[in-house]
Parts: sequence; structure tokens; C-alpha cells
Amino acid sequence: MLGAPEVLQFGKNFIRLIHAKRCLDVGTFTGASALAWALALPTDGEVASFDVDHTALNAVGTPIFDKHTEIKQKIKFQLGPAVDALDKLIFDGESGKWDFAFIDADKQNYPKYYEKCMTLLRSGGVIFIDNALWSGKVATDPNNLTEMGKAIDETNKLIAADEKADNMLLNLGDGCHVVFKK
Ligand SMILES: C[S@@+](CC[C@H](N)C(=O)[O-])C[C@H]1O[C@@H](n2cnc3c(N)ncnc32)[C@H](O)[C@@H]1O
Repeated sequence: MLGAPEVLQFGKNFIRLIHAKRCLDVGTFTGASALAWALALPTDGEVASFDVDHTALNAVGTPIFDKHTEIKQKIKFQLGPAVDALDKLIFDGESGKWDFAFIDADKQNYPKYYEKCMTLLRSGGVIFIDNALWSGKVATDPNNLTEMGKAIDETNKLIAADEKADNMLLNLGDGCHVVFKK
């Protein structure tokens, strides 16, 4: 599912506010979130977008990106598990060199995505975690969560307890957990 338009717009505003140049996009789907970040970045900005499946990207996003090469040249779409891709960036010495991350792939891996994106972000960088309220269930029905809901709840608690971060969990879209790396 696409990120909610208000979440994508909010992210674009943050990217401009923190003068971001390098964005991690965990979960490509059609490429809508990668497009949003690319539109907010300067000409020399870059988005690394990860997904295990490029069916939706090829069907919906690629025909649009092909017509707009100035946007396409800012985005690198990588096929494969995002955990592996983030680990490779860390292995390649990319820690502390990214400005913004959007976490919006498989929910079970959210805690791992959070930790890896925190490693990759510079001080002052920002992470958005999408679906952080999980239709409100993490607040209203915390004892009856699915495995996906439990992973989101775990991530929210991990963030709240993280001394390396300041955070705000917003009722925006399906919940947007905004994290500031100190
Ligand atoms: C909610 S969609 C992403 C939507 C996109 N961020 C947007 O706003 O347009 C989630 C995506 O995560 C991908 N995904 C699922 N498991 C994954 C994994 N292990 N690694 C990378 N991507 C994964 C799915 O294939 C799906 O396209």
C-alpha cells in the first residue's frame, strides 16, 4: 500500500528543513515514496530504495520515472531483502552518512530496520516509521496484536527507550513515528 499523501508531504517538508541530500526508502512498492523524497531533494540528492519485489514498480512507477530522467537519476532501486541491503551499506562504511530514512516494508523487520537506519543516519538525521499506530490497535488493543502489530509495538517502545533519539508518535496517516537522531 502507498504511504499516505500527508505522510509523504510531511516527509518532503522534513527533507527540505534538515537540508537532506541522502535518503533511505525501506519498501519501494510502486515507487511513490521514493518519488516524494526525490522531488524534495536538491539536484545532487539521492534516494536508495529497497524492495524484494519490483512488480508494482515496473507496472506503475517505471513508466513515469522513464519520462522524468531528472527525477529518475536521483533514485537507485535495489531488489532484495532490505535487511541485507542496509547491512551492506553499513559494511561499506556508510554509517553516519545518510540524512533521512522512511521505514515502510515488512512489519516483522521494523525493529531491525530501525536499528540499522539509526546506524546509517548522521546526527541530526530523521527517521519516519510508517503505520506506527497500526489502525490504533497498538494503543487500544495491545494484548491482542498480530505478529505484525507486535513488531510495530516493539519498535515504538524501542524508540521511546532509545537515549540516542528524540521522538514523537504522530496521529498522521496510519501513525507516523518521527525520530530525531541526537
Ligand atoms: C507498504 S509497501 C511500501 C510503500 C511505499 N513506501 C510507498 O509509500 O509508496 C511495502 C513494501 O515492502 C516490500 N517488502 C516486503 N518485505 C520486504 C523485505 N524483506 N525487504 C524489502 N522490502 C520488502 C513489499 O514488497 C512492499 O512493496
